Amino acid sequence: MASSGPSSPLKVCVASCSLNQWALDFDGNYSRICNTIIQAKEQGALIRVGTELEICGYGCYDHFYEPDTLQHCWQTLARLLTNTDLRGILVFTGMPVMHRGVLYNCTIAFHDQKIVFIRPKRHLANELNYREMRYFVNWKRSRHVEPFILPKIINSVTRQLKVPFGDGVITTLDNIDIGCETCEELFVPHSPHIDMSLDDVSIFVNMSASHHILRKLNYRIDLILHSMKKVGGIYLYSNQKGCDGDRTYYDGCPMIVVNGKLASQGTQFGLQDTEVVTAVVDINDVYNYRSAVISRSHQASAVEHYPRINVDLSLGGQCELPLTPYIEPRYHTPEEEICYGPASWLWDYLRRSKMAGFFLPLSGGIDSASVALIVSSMCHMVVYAVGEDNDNQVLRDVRALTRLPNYTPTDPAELCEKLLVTAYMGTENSSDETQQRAGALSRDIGSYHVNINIDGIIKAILTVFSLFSDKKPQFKAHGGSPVENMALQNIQARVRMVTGYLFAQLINWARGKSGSLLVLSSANVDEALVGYLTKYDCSSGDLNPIGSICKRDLNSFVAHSKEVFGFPSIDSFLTAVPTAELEPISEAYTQTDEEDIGLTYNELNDIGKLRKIDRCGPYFMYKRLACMWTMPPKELGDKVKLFFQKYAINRHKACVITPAYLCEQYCPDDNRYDLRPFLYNPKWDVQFREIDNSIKIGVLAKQHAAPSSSTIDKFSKK
Ligand SMILES: Nc1ncnc2c1ncn2[C@@H]1O[C@H](COP(=O)(O)OP(=O)(O)OC[C@H]2O[C@@H]([n+]3cccc(C(=O)O)c3)[C@H](O)[C@@H]2O)[C@@H](O)[C@H]1O
Ligand SMILES: Nc1ncnc2c1ncn2[C@@H]1O[C@H](COP(=O)(O)OP(=O)(O)OP(=O)(O)O)[C@@H](O)[C@H]1O
Ligand SMILES: NC(=O)CC[C@H](N)C(=O)O
Repeated sequence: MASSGPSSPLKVCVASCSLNQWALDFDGNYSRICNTIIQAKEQGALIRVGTELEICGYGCYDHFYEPDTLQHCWQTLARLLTNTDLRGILVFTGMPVMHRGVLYNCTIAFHDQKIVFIRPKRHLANELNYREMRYFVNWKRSRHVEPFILPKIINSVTRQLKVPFGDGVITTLDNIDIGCETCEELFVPHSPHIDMSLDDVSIFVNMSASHHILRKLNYRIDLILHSMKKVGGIYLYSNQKGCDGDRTYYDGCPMIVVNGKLASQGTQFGLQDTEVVTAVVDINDVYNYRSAVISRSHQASAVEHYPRINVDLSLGGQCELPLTPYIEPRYHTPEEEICYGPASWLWDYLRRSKMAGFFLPLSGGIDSASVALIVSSMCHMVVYAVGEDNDNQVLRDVRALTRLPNYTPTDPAELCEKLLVTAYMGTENSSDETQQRAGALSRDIGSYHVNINIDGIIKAILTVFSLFSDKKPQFKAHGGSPVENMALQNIQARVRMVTGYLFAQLINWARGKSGSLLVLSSANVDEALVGYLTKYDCSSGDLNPIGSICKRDLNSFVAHSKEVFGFPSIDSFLTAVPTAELEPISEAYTQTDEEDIGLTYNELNDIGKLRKIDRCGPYFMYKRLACMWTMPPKELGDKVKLFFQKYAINRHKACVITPAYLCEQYCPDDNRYDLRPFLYNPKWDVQFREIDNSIKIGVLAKQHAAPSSSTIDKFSKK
């Protein structure tokens, strides 16, 4: 805004969006972009902000190297520029652009079938699941704009030979300045909006691809509100939505913020492909807000200016709509996030994979119960989307998946029966309690449930072994050695996996239906970290919705589900002790997870966070835990050592871990987020020696610090 002083309201309607883009789905991405632009126009908006790299989809990964990707992006952009329905609004879209042989992650602004400006991202995202520096270079020339020679395909559509490219801002006919930043640039300490705000930019657009992590939305909203509170301005935040063909779920929630107050907020989860939020804002509010802070004006008077790029558009003075009132931000609790995030991800994955539903081995324990509840939540969301939201796309998808062209889902349990098969696979070591719990839960949620006894298969495999050896392995309880005991457990666990895949492929055929099922697995993050699972057993599947969620959060989620869904069987899961049921149960012995591991799930949760988020190796883990846990130093040292030994021995399991929904920063998935060696020396000689030294020093210091009996006597006498 070229601010010359206070004046009457300068109203404008602006729009930000979420789009369920899919890597390389150029046609689908194109139509979702068009939908949002048209929706924004219908709501009276003059600016529409899309999501990061929305033309090709954010998650193209190594496809960004391919010339095909760039070519199809230009072709799609050309389609957008030729579409006359998209005239009359300033559109911000995103795609990779090669400039002078270097690839940039760019925001492209177009208006009335002409490209206005291309702005390369200046600060790239490169941590956890983000790898932008692998493909893109960040634009390094601050406040520098240069000509970009357009490819022929655009040239022939827009009749433009070149357009401005670089670090500039757009100025409208009525002197309102618009600046861009892209996703990560909001998160860095020196965000571009800070300098732009001092140079009189009043509207900021942020095109994002930001994925769901439990409790992250609170941080994102805080960041936007506080940033705009500090600098003043109108912030249009757009974010991708959906699974994008990967393990992450981009959690939408587009927002419009004015001077630190929220004017509009979209939904974080849900099944709709596009969402547009609009707000009518007063640009003069920004001027008034800023000019009230004289120290800011002093800084602004010294600032170096950004190059301005003109757009043939006036923003102010045409809007008849009332100003949008401010609202309070809405957040989900972590339990709700587990209920809706993985469910939305599963739906996206299922409809895109075109499989006929899910198969879940249901053990009667809390982990597989959580997965069953997440699928049930998905069914509730589908029924809601079809019934309440009249979402035709969801209806088309559900009809295609169920292979029932006239079906309209109205009952989540009935839908669950069509999309989810659960199976209890018992052995002689299984208990009635777990079998009954599994059955009761399946009845509550409505899944098609089967009870399978796998003892015969296990016996047959052991018979094959006995053909080569006259030795017969025994459980520990029957006098067997540790290796026999473990082998007998692992064979049960592995047979479940093979049986599960057989049923996933054939059960619909047996029921007179068509299509095969995706196999869901349900190992939680704590088990994965310490390797407390049999490699290639039922913890392996096609997808794991809870693979980055800890036991503690899963317990709260299951308790929360009881309130939301009211399933009576849930109580019995909450009080059950986690057990693998792979060893014979006797009066004297019942196998439990925590005893097997030697660490409690709560302890594993602390350890997991320290290892990954706080980047602790054994010694620093010990030092940090000494401040967190109250236990004797020796016991603490032993726990840390036990964890690192198990972790080192079992790390190879993280390389083949089932693709899991990523919603925790401490996820140990070796494939994408937690890149580590998988052949360790589990003795950790130097590291453990350092812990031992620390224990010794701690004990000595305690001895020195502890008052001697004579000192105590002296004081007590006083
Ligand atoms: N460095 C290395 N690199 C690559 N692969 C390596 C390896 N070291 C062993 N291996 C392979 O891994 C195998 C050992 O792993 P694995 O077969 O899984 O067997 P293992 O880890 O020895 O035993 C399974 C563990 O999971 C526990 N469990 C089982 C079932 C259910 C549950 C539960 O969650 O309730 C827990 C069980 O109590 C035990 O602690 C070796 O036989 C070898 O094939
Ligand atoms: N009796 C069973 N019937 C069906 N599936 C089973 C059975 N036992 C185990 N599984 C499957 O194998 C997975 C791993 O088994 P494990 O004994 O490690 O369970 P867990 O990780 O403790 O999970 P849960 O809390 O669901 O029992 C389970 O999550 C479940 O999907
Ligand atoms: N695409 C991005 O730049 C995302 C980065 C950012 N740290 C986020 O998680 O939201």
